[in-house]
Amino acid sequence: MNILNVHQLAFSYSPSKTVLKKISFSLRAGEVFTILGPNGIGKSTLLHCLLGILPINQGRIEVAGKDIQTVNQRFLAQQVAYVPQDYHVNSSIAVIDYLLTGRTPYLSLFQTPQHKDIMLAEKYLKEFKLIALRDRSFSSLSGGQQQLIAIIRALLQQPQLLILDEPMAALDLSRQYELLQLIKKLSRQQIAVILTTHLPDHALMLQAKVGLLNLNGTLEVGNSAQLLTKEKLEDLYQVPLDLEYMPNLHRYTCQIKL
Ligand SMILES: Nc1ncnc2c1ncn2[C@@H]1O[C@H](COP(=O)(O)OP(=O)(O)OP(=O)(O)O)[C@@H](O)[C@H]1O
Repeated sequence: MNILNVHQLAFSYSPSKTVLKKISFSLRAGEVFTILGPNGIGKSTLLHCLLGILPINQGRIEVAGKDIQTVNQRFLAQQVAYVPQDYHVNSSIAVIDYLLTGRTPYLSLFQTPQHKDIMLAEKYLKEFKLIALRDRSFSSLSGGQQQLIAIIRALLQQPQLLILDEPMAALDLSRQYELLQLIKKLSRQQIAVILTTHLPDHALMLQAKVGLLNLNGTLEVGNSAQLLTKEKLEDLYQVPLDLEYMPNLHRYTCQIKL
C-alpha cells in the first residue's frame, strides 16, 4: 500500500489566485520525493495541503489508505511528521520539552511523557551531537540548531512519512551531509520523505523521485534523468545553467552559468 496518494489536487487562496492544480502523485514506503520550483510558486502551500493545514478545493489526499479529511489527528500525527520552513515556538520552552511534544501522538489524554520518551529524545540528541543543547531554551539556539532540533522532534513522532520544507536552508555543509545521510537511512528503513529544496544537486545526490512545480501550478513528476535536465531546469528557473556529469561522484551536478 502507498503511504501517500494525491489525486487531482487543486488549491487557491482566493478565486483569482489558483496556486496548485491537477496535482497527482503517489509515494511508496521508503520513497524520497524532492520538490523543486522557484520562489513563491507554491511548494510550502502544497506541503500544507498534504498535511490538511490548508483545505483543498478539489481532489483527494490519502495517507496510509485513508482520506485525510476524515482521518483523526492522532492517526495522522503517527503517520506524518512535518518540519516547517519557519518555527513559531514559545520562546521559553526548553529544548528537551519541545522535543517531547513530538511524543504527543503516543500519549493518552493528560499523560505526561514517560522515561522511555525522554531516553529516546536523548538518544537522538546524542546521535546528532546536540546533547549539550538539552536544557537550553529553543529561542536561544541558532537558526541551524533550531532546524536540527525541529527535525529530531519530527523523528520522535516515528512517522511513516517525513515532510521537510527546505531543510537544508540553514545548515552548514557538514550538517547538510548528515541530513542527506539521514534521509537515505530513513528511506532504507522504509520511511518515505518529501523535501523541498532550491538545489537540484540535493535531488541528484538522493537519487530521488522529483517533482517540478511549474508556473501554471501543475507538478511534473518523474525521475531525475527525466526532469533534471538543462532544458527543463533553465525553463523552470529562467537562468542559464550547466549540468555536468561527474565521473568521481557517479552523478550529474547542476551549476549556475556565471
Ligand atoms: N496565506 C496566504 N494567503 C494568500 N496568498 C498566500 C498565502 N501564503 C502564501 N501565499 C502566496 O501563494 C504563493 C505560493 O507561496 P508558497 O509559500 O507556497 O511558495 P514557495 O514555493 O514555498 O516559495 P519559497 O520558495 O519562496 O519558500 C505565493 O505567491 C505566496 O505569496
